[in-house]
Amino acid sequence: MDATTHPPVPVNEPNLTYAPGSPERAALLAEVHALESARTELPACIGGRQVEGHGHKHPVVQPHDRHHVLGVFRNATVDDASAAVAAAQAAAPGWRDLSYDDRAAILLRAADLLAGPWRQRLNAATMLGQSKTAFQAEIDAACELIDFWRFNVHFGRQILAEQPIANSPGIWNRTDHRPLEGFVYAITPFNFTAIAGNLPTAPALMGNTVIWKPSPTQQLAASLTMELLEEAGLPPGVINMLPGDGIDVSKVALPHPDLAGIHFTGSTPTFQHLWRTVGENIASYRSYPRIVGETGGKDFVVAHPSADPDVVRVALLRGAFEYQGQKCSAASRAYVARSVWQAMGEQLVVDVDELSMGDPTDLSHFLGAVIDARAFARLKDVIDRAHGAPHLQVVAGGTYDDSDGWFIRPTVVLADDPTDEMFRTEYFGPVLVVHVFDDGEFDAVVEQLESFAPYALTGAVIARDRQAVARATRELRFAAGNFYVNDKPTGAVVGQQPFGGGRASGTNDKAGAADNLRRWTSPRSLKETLVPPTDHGYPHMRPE
Ligand SMILES: NC(=O)c1ccc[n+]([C@@H]2O[C@H](COP(=O)([O-])OP(=O)(O)OC[C@H]3O[C@@H](n4cnc5c(N)ncnc54)[C@H](O)[C@@H]3O)[C@@H](O)[C@H]2O)c1
Ligand SMILES: N[C@@H](CCC=O)C(=O)O
Repeated sequence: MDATTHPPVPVNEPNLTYAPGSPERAALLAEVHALESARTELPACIGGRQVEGHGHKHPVVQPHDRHHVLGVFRNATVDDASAAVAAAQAAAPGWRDLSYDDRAAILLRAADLLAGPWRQRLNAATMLGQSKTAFQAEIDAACELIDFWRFNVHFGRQILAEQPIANSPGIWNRTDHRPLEGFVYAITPFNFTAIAGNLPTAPALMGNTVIWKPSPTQQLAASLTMELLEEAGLPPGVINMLPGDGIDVSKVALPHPDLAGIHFTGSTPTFQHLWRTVGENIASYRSYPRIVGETGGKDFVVAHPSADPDVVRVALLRGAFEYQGQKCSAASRAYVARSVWQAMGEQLVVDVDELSMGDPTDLSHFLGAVIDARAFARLKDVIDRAHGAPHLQVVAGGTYDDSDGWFIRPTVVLADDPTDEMFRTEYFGPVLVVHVFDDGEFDAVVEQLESFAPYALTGAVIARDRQAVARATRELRFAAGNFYVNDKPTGAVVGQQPFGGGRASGTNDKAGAADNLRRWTSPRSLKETLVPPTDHGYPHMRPE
């Protein structure tokens, strides 16, 4: 209940450009060379100790150079998970008793370390391990994670400052924003180093201790993030990191009586599995676990006849193909008015086919490889089906090659039928399906796309006609948790466009916002009576 101080006002971390000749470019490439030539051990971190773990060994490779091993971890076992839960339980009293400011100072220091000496190390790890270009790594591993840590400190403090607005005479009311009773289980995806860093630290800031299970394919950057947090002063046992597939960790964590919450980002099926398992164990918990999950999307762009064709073209190029379409927010279905398509479709196809793809540490490329063999196989099947289906027309890309890395050419598919499965299934890769509609059909198209896919994560309308913008904004109100006007549907910025979606896309608890941090607190109402009554009677009982 300490909310009297004023931490620094957060400001979004500016993106560095990595232009030729810039000092950041030289520093980044030096880190890339250092990391790619070191074969790193990636241990678990339990109770502040580096633990090799007991499970089978698993290599972390470069997706664009799949035979190049960056590091090795051991899959966490049931014993590792039990030790991590015990460490989290042991650290909990000391951590929750530390003042909010003391906890916040650790994250502010982590943010400053990342903005300074750690920046290029984490960017380089994200480029090598997750196949991000310099710009995509910078907006993720550096800027977004710095923003999460700085803005969360601000939002957490706002929550502590929320106090009752009324006190009857002689009464003092207060709210004690307690952490949850038990540990939080944070499970993170491969695609954003920032999300991986945010999911364990947000509950920790609010006084909880955490078991963190990163994605196997993001383990290099995850291990460095853990190291950075320790350098910032995170005490042992507050966050316990367990590498691997999470199967054994879940065997221990999910039915545990002290499971107080799950902080998840990843696919919809994984989230539904976690939720179902909690449901099956519901009678065994000390408290009802908080379940927070941000999951998949089938994100749309709808272009009205009044749209600027160049705006549509660039929004699709960037929105669909940056980071190989592996953003949950990526445009994967587009609905374009015929007159607009006639003005920009041909150029879009030329531009897509010219996008340069390769090893992202060669900074001339626009995109790298998809994350692993599983993603490659899934996307290959999607492209093969599109080639074989008479009602689909592959107009750009449509090829793949995994001889060196898992490369999928950015692909555009035209579909007359907007009820094809391509408009509702998340493929999570550089595949965009486009439906071209007659200019007079805008309203009908908006109505059809509103609920054709089960997701509701991001979407965009592109139009110069204000009536069309207003109509789409109103009619698509529940179709996206992040809605963009005359922009691509990716690239939400912490503190500016709080991120998350509804329907099958998650619980919409908005990462990097007060909404999210509130889920990691359990408020206690305190009433103090200053001069308590000493007589049980009421005035109406007195004799007349
Ligand atoms: N909405 C968002 O904010 C957001 C952000 C990023 C990614 N995503 C979504 O994430 C997905 C891509 O990420 P992914 O491929 O890493 O997702 P995924 O569901 O395959 O994996 C996510 C995490 O869950 C772990 N996991 C899987 N089964 C588990 C189990 N039984 N117990 C414990 N952990 C388990 C994985 O190892 C990984 O760490 C896409 O669907 C994308 O849309 C959503
Ligand atoms: N917040 C990111 C997407 C995160 C999911 O992968 C964006 O807005 O593009």
